[in-house]
Amino acid sequence: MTGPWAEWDHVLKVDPDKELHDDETFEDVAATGTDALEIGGTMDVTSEKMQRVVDACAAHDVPIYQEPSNPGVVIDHEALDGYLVPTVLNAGDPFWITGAHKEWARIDDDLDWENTHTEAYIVLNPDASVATYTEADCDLTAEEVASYAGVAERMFGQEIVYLEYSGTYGDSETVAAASEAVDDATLFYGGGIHGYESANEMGQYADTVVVGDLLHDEGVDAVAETVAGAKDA
Ligand SMILES: CC(C)=CCC/C(C)=C/CC/C(C)=C/CC/C(C)=C/COP(=O)(O)OP(=O)(O)O
Ligand SMILES: O=P(O)(O)OC[C@@H](O)CO
Ligand SMILES: [Mg+2]
Repeated sequence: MTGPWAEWDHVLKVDPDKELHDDETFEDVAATGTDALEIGGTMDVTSEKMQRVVDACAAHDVPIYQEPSNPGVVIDHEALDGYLVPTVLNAGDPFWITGAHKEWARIDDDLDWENTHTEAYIVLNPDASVATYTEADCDLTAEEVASYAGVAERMFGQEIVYLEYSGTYGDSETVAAASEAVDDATLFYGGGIHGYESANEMGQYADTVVVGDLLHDEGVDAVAETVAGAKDA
């Protein structure tokens, strides 16, 4: 099975705990040309904030996926195309590998399995809140990251492998090594993308470039530059 992400060059991650830049709207967000919106963040996300953002995105013609950081923020919304649920391969606490997922399956008796997909995260910026939250071991060589990526695809059947440098620009040699290690899986790269050049560079190795903070900090014109960079790669 191959999902729609196989066609994505660019994903825009909207943090429900952060405001859009200036007076920008979700119509402006949709007009950036991104291939999909992922709604999620690590800290201070609630189901109410999730609901508000999905409501605001619903009228626009871009696929919308929720990326929950814990089972308590998952919402059911007709505008959602599905759920992209992280599993953190290098988490220090197994709760973030399979434990939260087990709890979700236990408490949700109407889980939408058909539209639920996993993202095999490898968290690589030790200063990001996601690294602290999951107690991730970020002290990995490029070879180890590539090995995790291969294991994700070959042993655990993961369709999305996500190199997560949230908040900082990553090491392109590491991304290149991970890219070599996967065959059919879609490689996501996220972290510190801030313009055409950085999106274009990481887009040479990753299948899909994820942009987050730039939307909230600089706005849609800057994001549109990253869409161009990812698409030209
Ligand atoms: C089983 C369910 C439904 C949920 C658990 C899913 C897991 C394992 C989550 C752990 C990893 C995680 C917190 C992912 C959230 C997505 C993410 C990394 C967002 C970016 O966060 P940051 O940019 O680091 O955080 P802030 O911007 O909020 O500081
Ligand atoms: O916020 P940035 O650094 O762009 O990172 C994007 C995304 O990978 C965060 O989960
Ligand atoms: Mg962030």
